[in-house]
Amino acid sequence: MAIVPVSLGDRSYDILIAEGAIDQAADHLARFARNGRLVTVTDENVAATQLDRLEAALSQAGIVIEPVVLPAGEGTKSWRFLETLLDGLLALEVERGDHIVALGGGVIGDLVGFAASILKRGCGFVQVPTTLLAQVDSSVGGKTAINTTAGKNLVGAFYQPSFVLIDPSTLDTLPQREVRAGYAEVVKYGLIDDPGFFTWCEMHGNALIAGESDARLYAIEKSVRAKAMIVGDDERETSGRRALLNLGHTFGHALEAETGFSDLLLHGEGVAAGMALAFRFSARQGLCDEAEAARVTAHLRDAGLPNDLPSAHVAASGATLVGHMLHDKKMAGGNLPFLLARGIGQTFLDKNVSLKDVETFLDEEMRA
Ligand SMILES: NC(=O)c1ccc[n+]([C@@H]2O[C@H](COP(=O)([O-])OP(=O)(O)OC[C@H]3O[C@@H](n4cnc5c(N)ncnc54)[C@H](O)[C@@H]3O)[C@@H](O)[C@H]2O)c1
Ligand SMILES: O=C(O)C(=O)C[C@@H](O)[C@H](O)[C@H](O)COP(=O)(O)O
Ligand SMILES: [Zn+2]
Repeated sequence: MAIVPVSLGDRSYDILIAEGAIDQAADHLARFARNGRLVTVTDENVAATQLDRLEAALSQAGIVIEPVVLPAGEGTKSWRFLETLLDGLLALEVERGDHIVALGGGVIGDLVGFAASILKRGCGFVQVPTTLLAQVDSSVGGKTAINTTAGKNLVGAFYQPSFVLIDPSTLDTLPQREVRAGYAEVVKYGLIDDPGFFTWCEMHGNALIAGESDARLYAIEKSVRAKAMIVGDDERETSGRRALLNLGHTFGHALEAETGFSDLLLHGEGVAAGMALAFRFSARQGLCDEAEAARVTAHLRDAGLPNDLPSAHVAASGATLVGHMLHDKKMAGGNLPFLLARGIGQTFLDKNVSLKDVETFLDEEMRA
């Protein structure tokens, strides 16, 4: 078992990582129950595969779950389901001092976190992530949001959970495509500032994706520790340090927007293609060796992830994709900084990128 602290003064919390932890949930979550109940928000797929486990574990402590079950998929991170959720929580008479449990992937975590931030001006919430992506990334750090027609995560709040319970065994029911998508955010930590971890990914990534438990546990803990450290340094993305976690996301979010936030391209898949594009663009700008960019592309391809526009199911002009990017939350004074790289493990925030160069590069990628 590992406990990773996120150090944020009075908003500090622990992340517990242990195989089978969900079956011991009473030990970890009883303190968040009121009058023997825990309101738990999940989606239809997670309700079918993991909710029973949590219910059985909590019943050992006499705690009953009040479930709120939403449709699965990115479309649930929307105004419509935010309203549905808030109405459901109000009907259940959730109080400001209560904690809501978010049981699911990043969609449920982001939505529940945002709902918690505004319900009665802020109630508590706990993350019980059940996708690889949520266990290595979205359950940590308090970025909460919904999508709007203008783009990805455009309405939200920084709002930290009170506790995160990670049980890697919940991934046993996760479809392979979702595991691969989550793996993209694992690789991201190596590409940001840990070349040794990228090499580990090259050697053990396929074992992790296949569900090999040592590899899975190692990658989850390594990722969580990396993210907790960055969030502790720069909770609200003001110093530039947290922006490193956005590697591949400016390109990736544009690809997600172009594919309509649909099942055609999952978030992690968009990030994979986005990271490959960011490295190739860095090489094109003379910042990074072509060989480094090729190594990143090859690893993502070997892991079965999109790594260019066609494999991300995108056929659009550079101008169209740059148009999506103009909604990026990193925009400052009309300028869009990009996460670029001098090599593997050498990501940096470049504030001097010409959008015309990005457009030309994407047009060339489209023709390649
Ligand atoms: N807040 C952050 O810091 C942050 C970080 C990364 C990504 N995100 C967001 O997270 C979202 C993507 O999250 P995701 O990839 O977890 O997607 P998701 O929440 O849609 O889950 C993926 C799919 O897996 C199913 N599922 C979840 N757990 C399961 C399980 N154990 N067994 C069987 N099925 C299961 C879900 O029902 C869904 O169909 C995106 O909206 C992205 O923007 C947020
Ligand atoms: O936690 C962060 O910070 C991240 O950037 C993690 C990303 O993986 C995640 O997708 C995040 O939601 C993107 O942030 P956004 O500010 O671009 O919406
Ligand atoms: Zn992401």
